[in-house]
Amino acid sequence: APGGAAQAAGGPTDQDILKDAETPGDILTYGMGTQGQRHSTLKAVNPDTVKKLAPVWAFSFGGEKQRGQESQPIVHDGTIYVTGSYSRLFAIDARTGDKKWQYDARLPEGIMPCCDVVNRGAAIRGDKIYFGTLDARLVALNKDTGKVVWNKKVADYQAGYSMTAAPLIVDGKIITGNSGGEFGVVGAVEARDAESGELIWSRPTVEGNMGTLNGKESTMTGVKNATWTGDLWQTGGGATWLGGTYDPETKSLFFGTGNPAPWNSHLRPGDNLYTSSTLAINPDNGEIKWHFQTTPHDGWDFDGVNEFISFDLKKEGKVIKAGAKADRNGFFFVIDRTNGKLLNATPFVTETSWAKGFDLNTGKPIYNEDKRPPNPVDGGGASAGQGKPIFAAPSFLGGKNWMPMAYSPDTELFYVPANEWGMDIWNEAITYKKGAAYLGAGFTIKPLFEDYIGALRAIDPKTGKIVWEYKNPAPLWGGVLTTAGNLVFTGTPEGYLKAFDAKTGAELWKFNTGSGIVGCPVTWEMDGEQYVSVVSGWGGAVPLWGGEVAKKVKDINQGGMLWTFKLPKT
Ligand SMILES: O=C(O)c1cc(C(=O)O)c2c(n1)C(=O)C(=O)c1cc(C(=O)O)[nH]c1-2
Repeated sequence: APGGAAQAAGGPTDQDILKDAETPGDILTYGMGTQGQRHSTLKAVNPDTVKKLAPVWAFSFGGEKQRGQESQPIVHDGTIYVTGSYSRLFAIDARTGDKKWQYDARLPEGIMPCCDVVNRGAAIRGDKIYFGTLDARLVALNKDTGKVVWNKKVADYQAGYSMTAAPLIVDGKIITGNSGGEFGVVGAVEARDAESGELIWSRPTVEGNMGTLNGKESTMTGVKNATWTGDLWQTGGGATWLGGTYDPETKSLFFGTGNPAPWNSHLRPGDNLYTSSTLAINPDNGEIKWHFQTTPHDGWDFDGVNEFISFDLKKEGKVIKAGAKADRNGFFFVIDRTNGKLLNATPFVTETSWAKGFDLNTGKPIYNEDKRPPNPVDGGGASAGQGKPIFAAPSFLGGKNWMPMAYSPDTELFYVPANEWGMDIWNEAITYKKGAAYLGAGFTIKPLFEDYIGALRAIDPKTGKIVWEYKNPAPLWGGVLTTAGNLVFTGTPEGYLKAFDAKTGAELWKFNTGSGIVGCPVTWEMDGEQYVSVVSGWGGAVPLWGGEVAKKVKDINQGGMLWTFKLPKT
């Protein structure tokens, strides 16, 4: 591996990881391929056969504390590796559902995840399996025994740092994002040697902070004070809490960055680079190649971490190396992934009150300035020190939150799990205090419609048009999978794993898993048969922060099960 760790022993190699999307016998990466398309070439389960899809086994995570299960399973050589709430990792026999081993991180009392005690998945290379923990550590375990190989502190959990994202492995480096944007941390992307865990480079996401390479200062991120005033860059947020994708064709890592801190935008004039953006990063040295800011001077917690999926955009007889992102701010972006130029931005939810659209020449939003939550110094709030509340849509939980969309190169459509909601939001004064919430805002989320909040939407990236949609009563909070068998799978808080016709959106199959699904379904092949797995276990941000929506989902029971399905043998 060029400049990377020693060759992987006794397990997936760097080359296997890069080819993950083409090898349906295993799932080695979060995103089912480093580009993150979540597309499988398998076809045995298809619109003709899916009605017979049936469970073969289910595995319980156990424990007294269940909470949100947002994990995507990793599958290698007859073993499934899946993470659970409270920083747990399970190795399970893929044929029988028997437990091989379990690792429970010993978490300190003071962890501060903002939005439930979730984890989104592990990474595998060689004889090791890796995951990030809620006390901001990165752990490498022997994949066969579950024994700790190394366990590194990434950041200070007492300052509000945590880790919920799945790591990404590229050329012997394990690359991670961080969480903590609601506590005024500084977002970062970091690369470590996958064998030793030693830090190779670090790239802070907030302008003015210094990067490192091989133990020395490398370059500053941006230009100090260009888009931030005073010392605010030291507590500016921009957490990379969803991790990233990697495109081998342009040799770029793509990481989204979260909201600037605090939420009250009047306290931090300027664009606040590089928060609420997508960054293209050189995996060798951590240098930023380009950035695209989806919400400059974010005042709504629109964040910007949403996954950036590389794909070939076939338009007017040309093939453009593009990438797409369905942003929390309600716009679906198509960007030239070689240079960061905006190609198209179209709304994928019914209301985007904050902006009329995007200027394709400048790449900037056209704001509706009266829809920015007002400055509290002008008064007008319910009590002294509060700003005037306004109604804005989408809500801060977004037109889409963390749950990843999927892209099918067969239908050339993206499948986006969207939500229709708005919020009353107002600003307040706030000063930074280590380890305390740093928002300066108050809010109540409200549904926009009586009959549904969630909407799975098939979007044509050539036009931004919605080709079909499926409406769901509760907000959608699980990832999406698509297959060459012309299917789209996703789960619902009501507990169903559902399959849809990828071309028409017709609902073809559903199965109730007993708790809400907020995980990412996967499919793979073993012994000549196609399997589908998904984690079930309600939780995440909606029951904690959902305002009036939380009432609608309060009767959903928690859980923690890995379900596995296949077609019966004929
Ligand atoms: O700024 C951050 O560091 C950060 C981290 C996380 C997280 O790590 O899960 C979430 C958010 N922000 C966030 O804004 C958000 O809406 C959210 C939802 C969820 C979830 O798992 O349901 N996590 C997070």
